[in-house]
Amino acid sequence: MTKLTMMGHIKDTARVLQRAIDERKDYGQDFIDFWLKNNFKKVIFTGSGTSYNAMRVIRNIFVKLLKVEGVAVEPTVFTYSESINPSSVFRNNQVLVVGLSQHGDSISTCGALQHAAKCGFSTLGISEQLGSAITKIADHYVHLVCEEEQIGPETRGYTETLLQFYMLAVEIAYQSRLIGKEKYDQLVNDAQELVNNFPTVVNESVAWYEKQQEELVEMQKASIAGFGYNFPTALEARLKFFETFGRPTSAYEQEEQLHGPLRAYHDDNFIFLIGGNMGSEFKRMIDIAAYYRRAYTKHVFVVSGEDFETTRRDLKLSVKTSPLLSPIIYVVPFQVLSAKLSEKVGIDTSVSPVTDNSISGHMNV
Ligand SMILES: N[C@@H]1[C@@H](O)[C@H](O)[C@@H](COP(=O)(O)O)O[C@@H]1O
Repeated sequence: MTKLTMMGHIKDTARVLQRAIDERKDYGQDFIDFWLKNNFKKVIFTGSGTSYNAMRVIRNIFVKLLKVEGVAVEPTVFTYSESINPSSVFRNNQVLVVGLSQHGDSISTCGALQHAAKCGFSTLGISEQLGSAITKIADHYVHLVCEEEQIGPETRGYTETLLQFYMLAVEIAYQSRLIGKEKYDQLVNDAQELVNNFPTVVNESVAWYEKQQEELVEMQKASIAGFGYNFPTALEARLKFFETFGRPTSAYEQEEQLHGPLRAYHDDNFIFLIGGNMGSEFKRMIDIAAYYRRAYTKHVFVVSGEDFETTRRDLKLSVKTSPLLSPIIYVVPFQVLSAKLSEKVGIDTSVSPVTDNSISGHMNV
């Protein structure tokens, strides 16, 4: 079997997104039953790298749809520094700790679940790898249907995980009567429409890259800003730029970028702004984009499916989705940039540049 390239994984994503919808009763019913049997009031979401960014998105989905307290935290901070239930508002059995590790062996995430179990909390492990360490540590387990990725930088797995847990949250919301049939149907339809539109998002992202290639390939440092549900998208985009194209990149919540970092920005900075969903933050983004162009650099790129007046550098997607699902589409242009720019300058994203593995974040290196 030929190994998929990074671009190959991105293009293959719609197929596993469809699995997330179609197979939700297979991968999900145990977890749904487990959730319905318990009365969770607080959920801690943890994971490392791409999985941490995924957990931040999923935290937002669960809080919104399931009306629980939710905290996303880095696993090692959780293990060594975090107080899980400081005011004792919750009973131990009302707290669930969720750990996501696509490969199932991140030392940090496995350690966090071991710590959570020792403290007497329920644990849920999520992984693509059956039989991996995390599946043995956690008392409940959800198998990801993203299928094993054949290169290090995760793309298909990230995107699929988001949709898989959206589907689970929708099912739980419906089965626990938090939402009625009409809302349930609408949320499921939103997901199906997103999957149908996904290839368009990939194609338009590729076309955008090709149009800007000459300029983008000169990028030496970048910053990415997002707001609301797409702040985690900015974090994931930053990670992708680092682990592939290898150019220093910062990621900020849009408003936070105005508080300090600008002093280090010059006309060679490339600034990407994610216009996730319409509202006051979106309007603010339009003003901020014009300001950056005026005061700092011409290299300002807005990415959005909403209506706005575009410059030749912007990506105006012809499709959009609900705010809750929007992180699934807005990460795509950055995955595409990471893959295409690397390809262009001769970086093989299937080979890790790290040669000294004497310290690693994974157990199986
Ligand atoms: N470079 C990779 C990241 O891309 C990945 O996100 C992280 C977590 O992996 P996992 O989800 O398997 O725990 O591990 C590595 O550090």
